[in-house]
Amino acid sequence: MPQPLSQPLQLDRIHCRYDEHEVVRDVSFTLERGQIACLLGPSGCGKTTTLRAIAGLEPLTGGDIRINGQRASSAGFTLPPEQRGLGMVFQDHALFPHLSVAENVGFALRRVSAAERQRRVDECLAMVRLQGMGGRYPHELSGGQQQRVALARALAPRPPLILLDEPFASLDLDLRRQLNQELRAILLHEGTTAVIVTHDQEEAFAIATHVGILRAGELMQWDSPYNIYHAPATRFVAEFAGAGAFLRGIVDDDNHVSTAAGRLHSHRPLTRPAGSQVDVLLRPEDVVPAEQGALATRVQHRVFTGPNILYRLEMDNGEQLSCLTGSHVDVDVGALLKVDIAAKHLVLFGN
Ligand SMILES: Nc1ncnc2c1ncn2[C@@H]1O[C@H](COP(=O)(O)OP(=O)(O)OP(=O)(O)O)[C@@H](O)[C@H]1O
Repeated sequence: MPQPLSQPLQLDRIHCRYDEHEVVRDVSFTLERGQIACLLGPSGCGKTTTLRAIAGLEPLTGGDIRINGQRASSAGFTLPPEQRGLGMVFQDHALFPHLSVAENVGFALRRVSAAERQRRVDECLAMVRLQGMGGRYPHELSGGQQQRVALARALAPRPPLILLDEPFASLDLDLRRQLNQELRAILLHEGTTAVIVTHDQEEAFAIATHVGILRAGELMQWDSPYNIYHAPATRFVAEFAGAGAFLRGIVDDDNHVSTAAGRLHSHRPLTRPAGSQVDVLLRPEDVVPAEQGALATRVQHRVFTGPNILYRLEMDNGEQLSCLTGSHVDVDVGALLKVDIAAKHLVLFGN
């Protein structure tokens, strides 16, 4: 049955293998129009293979992929990439060197009139802030400008779905962050649905409406960036999605857990029975330095990042906490630091 057009992409229990190795297992997710997904996970977990399967570059051994409601891949069937109508920006997706910037951007617009093509090329170049550069050739551009042209080229035909594989990975951090923010703004403005592969958790959180965390070919969690960080479904997701520490505890009642850092309160009711032994996830911003803080800790390690300092703290019983402060709270390794625990809701795992 055709799916509604509001779902540009639907993966239903897809599997991919290279020879004997199944590298994507039972992965399902759906994107509505305008949603931006980031696939995130450790090296070799199957991010690029999943993206290539969506592009039609890898066959499926099970499940199916629908694009705009039409079957695009299933076991034994792969609609060729050029018939999927997708935009793609891959790290190694070079521009055509012998074509000007404008010709590159207009490449997929051969079927429209010259006037309309010119209008859309100008519009796309403005979108990626390369107005007036249409006459240049790729070798006359910086790496960041070349990737902007690749993005403009992919967006020019207004594809329903665009796939990006670490599009700015070769650029330095500042430029990458800036381009990622521009990318998000452009995708939201154009209403383009996107799937982006990245290694970088901060990058994923900053761009995505939805994040998929993969581990060894399996999708561990598909959720908003907020929930991936604050309501991780598994310990793996909790650890992969950001810094933090786990404290041993015992559930007291629906809203309290006793730990060596005190009796912690959760605004959201806890789902485990009283008496359960648990590990409580505390993110670095849940641990707040205070002169009259209830908990005395000792600084074990500190990382200065400019605006912030990330501390690793040790409690009297040897358990550790992470603590993120503004860089004005500047304490040496070995010094005492008093803190309060300010977690609003508690995330618990069985231990
Ligand atoms: N062409 C291939 N032939 C055989 N095995 C492959 C091939 N391409 C990838 N693999 C293997 O499939 C698994 C998934 O690879 P994939 O490139 O999808 O991972 P990834 O999550 O994108 O990794 P990275 O973040 O390092 O790019 C890895 O174990 C990889 O070694």
